[in-house]
Amino acid sequence: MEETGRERKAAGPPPWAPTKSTVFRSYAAAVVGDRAEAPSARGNGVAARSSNLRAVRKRPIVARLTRDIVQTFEKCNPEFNYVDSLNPKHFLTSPAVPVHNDGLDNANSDLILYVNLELVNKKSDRRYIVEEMLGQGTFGQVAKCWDAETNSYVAVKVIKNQPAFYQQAIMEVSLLSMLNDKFDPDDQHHIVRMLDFFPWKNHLCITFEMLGHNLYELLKKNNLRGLQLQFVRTFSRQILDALIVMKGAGIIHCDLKPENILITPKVNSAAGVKVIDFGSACMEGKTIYSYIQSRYYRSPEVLLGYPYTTAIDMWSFGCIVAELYIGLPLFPGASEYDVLSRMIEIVGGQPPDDLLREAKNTRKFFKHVGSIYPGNEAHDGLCSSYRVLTEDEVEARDSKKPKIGKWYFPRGRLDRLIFAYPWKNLNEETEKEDCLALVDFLRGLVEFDPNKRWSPLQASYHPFITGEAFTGPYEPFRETPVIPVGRAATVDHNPGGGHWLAAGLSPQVVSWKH
Ligand SMILES: Nc1ncnc2c1ncn2[C@@H]1O[C@H](COP(=O)(O)OP(=O)(O)OP(=O)(O)O)[C@@H](O)[C@H]1O
Repeated sequence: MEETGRERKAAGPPPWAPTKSTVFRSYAAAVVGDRAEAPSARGNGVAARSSNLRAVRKRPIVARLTRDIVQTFEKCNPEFNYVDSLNPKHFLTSPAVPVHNDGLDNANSDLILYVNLELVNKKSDRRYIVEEMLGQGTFGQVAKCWDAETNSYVAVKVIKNQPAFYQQAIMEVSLLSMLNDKFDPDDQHHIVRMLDFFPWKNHLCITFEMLGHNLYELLKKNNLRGLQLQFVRTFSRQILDALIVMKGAGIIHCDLKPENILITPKVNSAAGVKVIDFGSACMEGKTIYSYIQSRYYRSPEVLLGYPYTTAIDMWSFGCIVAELYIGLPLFPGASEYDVLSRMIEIVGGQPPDDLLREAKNTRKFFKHVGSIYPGNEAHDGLCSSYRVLTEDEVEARDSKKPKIGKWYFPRGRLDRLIFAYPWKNLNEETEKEDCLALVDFLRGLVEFDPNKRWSPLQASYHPFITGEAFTGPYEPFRETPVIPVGRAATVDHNPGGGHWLAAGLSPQVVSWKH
């Protein structure tokens, strides 16, 4: 996985130019005066859905106007010979220079995608017609495709043609099928649906339901000013719902970030999100990689090289919730040292000594000083034997300055940040109470000690999520160790019920203590 957070996102799709089929279709669209069918600045409307002019299947008027158009041209001019493959290709992949795989792949082992390319599941003969690029990531490319069988759009992830990526993608397929089929068969828990997977020209292709923009794009649209609290609450509740199911299944997502949470098409005009990208996910207790999570969302235990659990997703989740509210990443460190320094400054305290004692990378960031350092004193009253290295100490050791990024908001603690953030005008008492609840909620998520960090189920009963009045610091019930079970699990006690219980799925056996 690359070192950067945002920086690894793909550039947008290349400019469009009309294909031969586009010209035909747009002509038809112009004739019927249907703007929806005409080419847009970004794409060529319905035209790109088919690679074959003989297969017109959309709106009846357009269908009638263009039906048999090729045959009509052939009748008019016996020399007219329409061949799909002669259409100029409109490449979506960048670079589009053929290098590997008999000229099908570029230098990065990405399949060179172009508009109207067909990706075919040979077993079922199901065809997906490429229309536009949705994203280029670490594992490959995601293209918006027309599913000729169901007459609907889908998102197809075309994995790079390299064994390591193939192996990891197989993991994504297996974990997501387990989550979809066993733990969320009725699609109620905000996890993307996988629809199909198949090999194509030495690339594994995975088909997903088509979703909307990701949360980072949503924040950008809002000029990075953050969302209204009601949306922060709704989205947080839904992501938590997904995390409860994942924890119940024993799955660690390992790359939770705003880019991997997508807006769902509106159902009954309600806003919704789903978690995507299980390409870095693994089973709890079977963790292989130590270099995981995108840097801004990386948990302290991963930074420090300590064994990790599903609690790392809760750290990332805390970072996402804060970002949704303030509009900017909470810990946008330019290096791991910068991220850790920001955590210490914003959250207060530092990782507990027993974690620092056992973690592999402690010496990268801390100096052992004996039991004198105030460390967590302000936080939990305990002194620490470890002090975080100063920038000068890191520079002296590494012979280069650690990379330190800009601060985009006033330096200080989390509560100050949430209350003093310039875009928000907190005038109503209820809003202030909501903010108090939000600060308290975040406190349990960006908790340095993974054993004290709230589980998704514990967090789901916080007043910020339930909407109950916030009366003081939340004390979560004590949770028994997770027993991964499927749909038929039981719950000892349900204090008021929760959205996930209402949905009929309780992936954990819990006991309660108030
Ligand atoms: N089901 C979907 N519907 C719509 N867009 C999608 C869908 N799945 C993925 N995308 C888009 O493609 C982008 C990349 O997808 P994904 O994160 O699964 O790929 P990746 O190669 O693992 O990327 P990364 O390296 O950023 O983790 C997403 O941020 C999103 O914008």
